[in-house]
Amino acid sequence: MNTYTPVTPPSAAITAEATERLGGLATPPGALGQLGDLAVWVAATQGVVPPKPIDRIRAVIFAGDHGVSDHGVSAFPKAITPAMVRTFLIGKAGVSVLAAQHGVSVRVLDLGVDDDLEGVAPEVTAFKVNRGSGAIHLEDALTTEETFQAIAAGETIAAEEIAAGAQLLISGDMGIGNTTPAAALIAASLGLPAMEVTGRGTGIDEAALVHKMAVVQQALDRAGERTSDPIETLTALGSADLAAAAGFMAAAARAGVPVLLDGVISVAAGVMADRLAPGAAAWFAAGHRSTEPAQSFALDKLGLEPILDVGMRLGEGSGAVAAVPLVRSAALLLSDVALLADLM
Ligand SMILES: O=C(O)c1ccc[n+]([C@@H]2O[C@H](COP(=O)([O-])O)[C@@H](O)[C@H]2O)c1
Ligand SMILES: Cc1cc2nc[nH]c2cc1C
Repeated sequence: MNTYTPVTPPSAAITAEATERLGGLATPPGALGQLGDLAVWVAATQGVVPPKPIDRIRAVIFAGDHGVSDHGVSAFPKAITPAMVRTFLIGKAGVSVLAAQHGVSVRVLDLGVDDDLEGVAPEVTAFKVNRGSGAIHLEDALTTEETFQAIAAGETIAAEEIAAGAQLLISGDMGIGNTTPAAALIAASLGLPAMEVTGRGTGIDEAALVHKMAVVQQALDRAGERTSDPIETLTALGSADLAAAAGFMAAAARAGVPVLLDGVISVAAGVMADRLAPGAAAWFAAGHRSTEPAQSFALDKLGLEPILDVGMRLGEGSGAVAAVPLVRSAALLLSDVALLADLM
């Protein structure tokens, strides 16, 4: 596996050409704001100016359970995880509604749900690694073998989605308790204390938040120096679903396929992908700003400005899918707006 091998960035020549075209559009310079930057990024990832319309967008939801959810860190019980997987399958979750509206395909995969979902839809469990990852403040989330297995699963899933024609990928998540490992992965990778990164997840109260901060800090202290290595970080503090999402994004970047990030779980996986495949973040854009503080710290670290900032904290890939119309608009503006020089 070629983890740690640097990723080839999107073409600098195309970036320059797209930037020049943007500057020549029949708009005042800078008038498209962030949509202009997004348009240049789309063109660069496609390797063509003007960019093509983005027709085929595919979202993958990485589902899994987390031992830490039995330790007072979430407002909900872990039985919600398989219940929501079933809801994705019938197209009735928040992300399902947005994805149907915007023509995005959604695939849900059980990497580590503590339930027998095989009977529901065998394709959902094809990449299953475990039935819940370890309670990270007390034990490792995974064995090293499971970490490699989950990353390889993510790489295979990315290859399948790309073979199916994906022009843009979205990494979503489902798993009660998963904002705890996400915060821990970001804190460990950025060198931040639990107090700064930990958020309220599904909506815990002040007392539970103080407890959750202690749990995240205990996990960071337990992992110690091991967090200098990304595989060790995922083994100690991650989960099957987070490791798979990281492998998925690293593989997308290596294949030159852009990824639209979602909330704190998706962005934590993005941070790990950028450690496994240095430079991968150049292939990422941020769909939205989550209310979780860890996500904002991580976006800053990756150099990404979120497209939307509307207070969402649903996960599932929903914030990324909600940003899809603006990504499409950005590409269309750069391709279809007249050039000022042609008007005079
Ligand atoms: O995407 C986010 O930033 C986000 C923020 C808070 C909660 N979530 C979702 O809520 C679940 C995790 O919250 P929690 O409180 O159980 O850790 C999980 O299923 C996530 O998809 C997601
Ligand atoms: C109902 C519900 C839906 C979710 N979707 C993602 N995380 C979730 C958590 C809960 C509790």
